[in-house]
Amino acid sequence: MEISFYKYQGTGNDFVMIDDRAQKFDDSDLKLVSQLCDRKFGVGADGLILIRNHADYDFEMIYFNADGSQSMCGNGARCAVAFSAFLGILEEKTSFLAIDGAHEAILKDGLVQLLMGDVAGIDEKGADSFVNTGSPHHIRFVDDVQDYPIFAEGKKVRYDEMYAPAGTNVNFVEKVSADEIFVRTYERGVEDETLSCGTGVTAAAIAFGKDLPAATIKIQTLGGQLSVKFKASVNGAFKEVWLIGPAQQVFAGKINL
Ligand SMILES: N[C@@H](CCC[C@H](N)C(=O)O)C(=O)O
Repeated sequence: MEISFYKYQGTGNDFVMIDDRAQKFDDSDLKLVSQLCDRKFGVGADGLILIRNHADYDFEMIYFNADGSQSMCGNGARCAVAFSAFLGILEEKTSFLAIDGAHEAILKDGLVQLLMGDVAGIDEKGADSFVNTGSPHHIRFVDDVQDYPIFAEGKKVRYDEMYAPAGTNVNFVEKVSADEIFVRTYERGVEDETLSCGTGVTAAAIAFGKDLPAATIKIQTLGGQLSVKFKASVNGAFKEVWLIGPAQQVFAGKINL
């Protein structure tokens, strides 16, 4: 069997993209997902995304982490929007379905603006905090994020019993200025630091700007620049949360199985 695929990246978070509108990909074959994401034995990626038809939306995004587990992926969703535009499914605006519900997106000036789900609130975890942005995110503010032991500390929190059994993603955040942060993320399902995490930077921006009347936060990641906009919280909850950044096609190929 031969499968055509495309490789996309959004600020260095990279994905195998498959146009599965004909629904030929066996989405229960998690071994195949992790083999395709393997950087030595497969294409290599942080995750794999299937684009499928949906009766009520422009498309449905089925997202898998590199290990075959599933959750919401912000950077993956931005790449899925760019890929769906490339496939001719949409032009400038879209609404699509993901594992956490419906999303809207706008393609403008080479950037994908993605409307995230509403965020219920921020939970205090000692000196740290926890925010669910469609995927679970532990947030820790640190002084020198460039030199912080992301892998070791991230793994410790990811497997901490307070998050068992599902685990969490872990974000380390440094304040750069009044409206800018630097974020590095240990991702569950990849089990390593990725160059950027969309749901992670969204969670970090909310934790950083939670007391502002309305915020646009600039975010530096190892893979590039993102921004997050949101309205002031009402009763601790955040609505109209937008994740904005680039999404690019890197190459196309065929997989022989
Ligand atoms: N890279 C993603 C997050 C993917 C899901 C995460 N690893 C999890 O399992 O919760 C993003 O850009 O949001």
